Amino acid sequence: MAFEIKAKIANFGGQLLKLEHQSTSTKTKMALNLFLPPSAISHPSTKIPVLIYLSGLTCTGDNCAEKGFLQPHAAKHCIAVVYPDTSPRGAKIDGEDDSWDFGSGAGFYVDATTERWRNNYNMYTYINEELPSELFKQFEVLDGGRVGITGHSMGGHGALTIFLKNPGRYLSVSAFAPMSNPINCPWGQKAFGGYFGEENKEKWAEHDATELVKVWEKDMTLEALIDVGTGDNFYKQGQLLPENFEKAAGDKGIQVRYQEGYDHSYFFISSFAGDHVNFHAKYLCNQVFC
Ligand SMILES: N[C@@H](CCC(=O)N[C@@H](CSC=O)C(=O)NCC(=O)O)C(=O)O
Repeated sequence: MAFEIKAKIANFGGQLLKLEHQSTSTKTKMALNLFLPPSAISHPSTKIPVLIYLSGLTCTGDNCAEKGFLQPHAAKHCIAVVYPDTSPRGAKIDGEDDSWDFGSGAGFYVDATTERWRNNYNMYTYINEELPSELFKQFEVLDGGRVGITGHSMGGHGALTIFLKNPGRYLSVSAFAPMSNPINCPWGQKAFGGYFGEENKEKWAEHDATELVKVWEKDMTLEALIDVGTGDNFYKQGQLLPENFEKAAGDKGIQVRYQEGYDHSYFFISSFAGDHVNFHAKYLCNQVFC
């Protein structure tokens, strides 16, 4: 359904819109942020590309909008940035608020199949279908044909899997410290066991970036920028497993950079935000307009 604009905040010469709408995928109200670069305000009839940023565990659309610092770079390239929430909220499901790594704040960008979660936990359909379709309908300045996707940690898993499952739909993909092989890490095993069932391993593999990259069509380029901090405790604990993804990708064009001493926080994300937005701009921006 249509978005209600709750606030318009001046930001890097453009505006950060705080939006809310009723979702048919999650059957809950969903909040998000949309950054419109200066050109969207001064030239509203010139369409601009869109970068979707998927956040990690415990986040809302606010974390990255407030401290990821993608906006100054997006403003420079005339790119809009969408910051969705990470799960439905207040779905009244027994146990939804019991853990920080499952349920509220941890939708994992999948459509759940288990009885308890499947009515509301449809974040894959929400991010991949409903949200863009509603945004492009209401905000005509957004170019639905030029969309890139990125994310952090659980959101990095979301960005990689959504890109890999929809060849050609997204023009670019990158990730900050992505959970790269969820079927083999504790966070992913807990989430997929809950959302798909312990026995449904085929479904698990359908949402695992390392499994998906193995079957990526060899004749399609797969350029992706991935950054991981060597001081990241979740990396050290084996929650991210970027090496597995890199190995499975072989020579398909993935660029994984190991950043010395960086942790998992938004200090890491903001340090490399410019590189990621510049990377997406190569695929999204038509220099005639920007
Ligand atoms: N509450 C947890 C830490 C949770 C955490 O670090 N979340 C990360 C994403 S982790 C992977 O998806 C995050 O982005 N947090 C928000 C922030 O603003 O930093 C704990 O206590 O360990």
